[in-house]
Amino acid sequence: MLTLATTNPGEPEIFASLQGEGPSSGRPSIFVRLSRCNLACRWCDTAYTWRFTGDNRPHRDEVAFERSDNQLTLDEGEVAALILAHNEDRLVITGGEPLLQGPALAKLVAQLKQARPGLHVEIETNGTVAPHAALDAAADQYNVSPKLAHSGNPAELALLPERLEAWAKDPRAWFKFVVASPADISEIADLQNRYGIAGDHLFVMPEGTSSSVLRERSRWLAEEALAQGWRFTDRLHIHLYGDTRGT
Ligand SMILES: Nc1nc2[nH]cc(C(=O)O)c2c(=O)[nH]1
Ligand code: SF4
Ligand SMILES: [Mg+2]
Repeated sequence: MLTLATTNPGEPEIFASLQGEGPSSGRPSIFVRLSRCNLACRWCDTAYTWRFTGDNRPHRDEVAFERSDNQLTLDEGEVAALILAHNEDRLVITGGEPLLQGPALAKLVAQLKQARPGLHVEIETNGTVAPHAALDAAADQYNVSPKLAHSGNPAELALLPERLEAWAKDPRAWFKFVVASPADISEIADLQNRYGIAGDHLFVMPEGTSSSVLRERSRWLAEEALAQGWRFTDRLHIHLYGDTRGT
């Protein structure tokens, strides 16, 4: 069984869109958004996957979501059928933190690859959870987004040395750091040095859920990326669709 996020009560968040972030930016893809997260970022733009009524961990919007309206449990076969109803040859598995549901995802991806052998599977992760072995064997790409101090998560939860070492060695893994202020740059540079992350595999992305904030932060962040030899990614879907579910 898989626990998915919803677009509207009772409707699973499975949709086609352009990948908006990172190395596959601009590619037509099918998205599936899983519910639940092991972290709690203050600026999380998908707090409806974890900040359910009674969860008082700090979030800038101070919103609480009704679990019954925002979570949906389906079996792997049902999810596979909904995904295969779309014709794109790329799948992005996101959340929440999708790797919390590793065994069920392994089943899902096995069914999908059997039905559509060329399907490219990329997984968005906060980088704290080791992928289930069978899922790892089938995954084509990881977009790993370790959370910095400004996320509000303690480093002991968000930056796990053993995990970061493993991702840095995996050629399928691309790092994507969310940046809110120039003060975040030195923290990224320290992580890059400590774990030997190649600049070619290191993206910085402005934090923001509106075009105006992204534009303003992009100006100085692009300069920093150039100075550090890092890659820059915008958030294409925010410019196209705003901060909406199912896009
Ligand atoms: N279009 C689009 N691209 C995305 N890339 C990563 C996303 C995410 O929420 O993880 C995302 C998303 O929500 N929409
Ligand atoms: S790790 Fe991702 S899904 Fe989890 S709280 Fe942070 S931004 Fe949200
Ligand atoms: Mg998103």
